[in-house]
Amino acid sequence: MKVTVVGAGNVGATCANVLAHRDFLQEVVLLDIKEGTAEGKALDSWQQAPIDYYSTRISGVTNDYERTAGSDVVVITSGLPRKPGMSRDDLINTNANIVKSVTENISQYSPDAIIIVVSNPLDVMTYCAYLTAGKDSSKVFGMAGILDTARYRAFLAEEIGCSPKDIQAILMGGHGDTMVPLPRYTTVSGIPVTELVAPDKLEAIIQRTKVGGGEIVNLLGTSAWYAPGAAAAQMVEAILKDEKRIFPCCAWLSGQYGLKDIYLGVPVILGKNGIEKIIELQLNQNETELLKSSADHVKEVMDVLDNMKVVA
Ligand SMILES: NC(=O)C1=CN([C@@H]2O[C@H](COP(=O)(O)OP(=O)(O)OC[C@H]3O[C@@H](n4cnc5c(N)ncnc54)[C@H](O)[C@@H]3O)[C@@H](O)[C@H]2O)C=CC1
Ligand SMILES: O=C([O-])CC(=O)C(=O)O
Repeated sequence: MKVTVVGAGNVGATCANVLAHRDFLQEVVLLDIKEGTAEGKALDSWQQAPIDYYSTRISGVTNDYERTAGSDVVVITSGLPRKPGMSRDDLINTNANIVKSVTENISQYSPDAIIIVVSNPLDVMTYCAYLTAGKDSSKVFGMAGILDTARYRAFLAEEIGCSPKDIQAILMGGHGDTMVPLPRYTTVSGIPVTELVAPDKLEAIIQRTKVGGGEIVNLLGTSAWYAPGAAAAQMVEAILKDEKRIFPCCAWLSGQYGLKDIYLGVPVILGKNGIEKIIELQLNQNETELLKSSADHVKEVMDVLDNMKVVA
């Protein structure tokens, strides 16, 4: 099994390194446009193998797509991250062109690969890759929900004073401030979260989750990478081990939740065929309205991409 990670920056290098540590792949190829970056980080990761005991061969290349040929999964992390004061949507002009050209290249050498998009603005860059790749939407989807849910779970674990392992949660909508955490679908080892966390505390955690990416951008001057890289690696593992895991992912909707022709975060089953099923929860009126307004926002930015005519 072979995986290519495009973009050897903070998120891409982390994703490749986490994948190597999981030790179930034969090969991970890291590719970047910047001379030496992918080669250097891959070499460093490979030299970690004897210490951390993994056999996955990790190598790096500068824009040499031939070396990515025959990949089963490609993770696209190439593109600019935001800086303090920016929204993810502000990245659309630069990143759309990058995601388009990368998707063309990987499609040429790995026509059957499943594509996981990470670049921001996430929902719209996933749409960009989908339009460019011209393959079934079950094979082109985005990573955001695992990260956003992980932030929510981490904050809840801190509040409750329990292990983050014991928090199960789902979160929907676009990867931005309009995302929709769902306390009704949040449990702590089976216990409804509302029995353990006071309403005002829960509301504060939901608000902090929605701006969780921005909190890190303000601290670091660039965006997060450890949790995002690990989240993308978790998706790769679920696919290539055919685990049938249920995760929130950015998926193409064709009528589910009353929404159509849009990429949005929803719970899905991930297995060897990519998105094998979109799970439709019975949302109440308030949740439905929040999801609709998140979808409206994503649709506006998708329209911006359409009007840019990046993808013919
Ligand atoms: N979906 C999500 O939840 C998350 C998304 N992101 C997004 O992921 C992207 C990457 O973030 P970082 O790794 O922190 O940025 P970074 O700046 O550390 O790395 C980006 C890398 O992409 C490379 N690159 C640029 N154009 C390229 C091209 N045409 N082909 C190949 N490589 C190219 C750059 O040389 C650089 O090494 C950003 O757009 C960021 O907003 C970041 C965190 C979470
Ligand atoms: O906040 C950003 O720009 C990067 C990102 O998507 C996240 O960390 O959630």
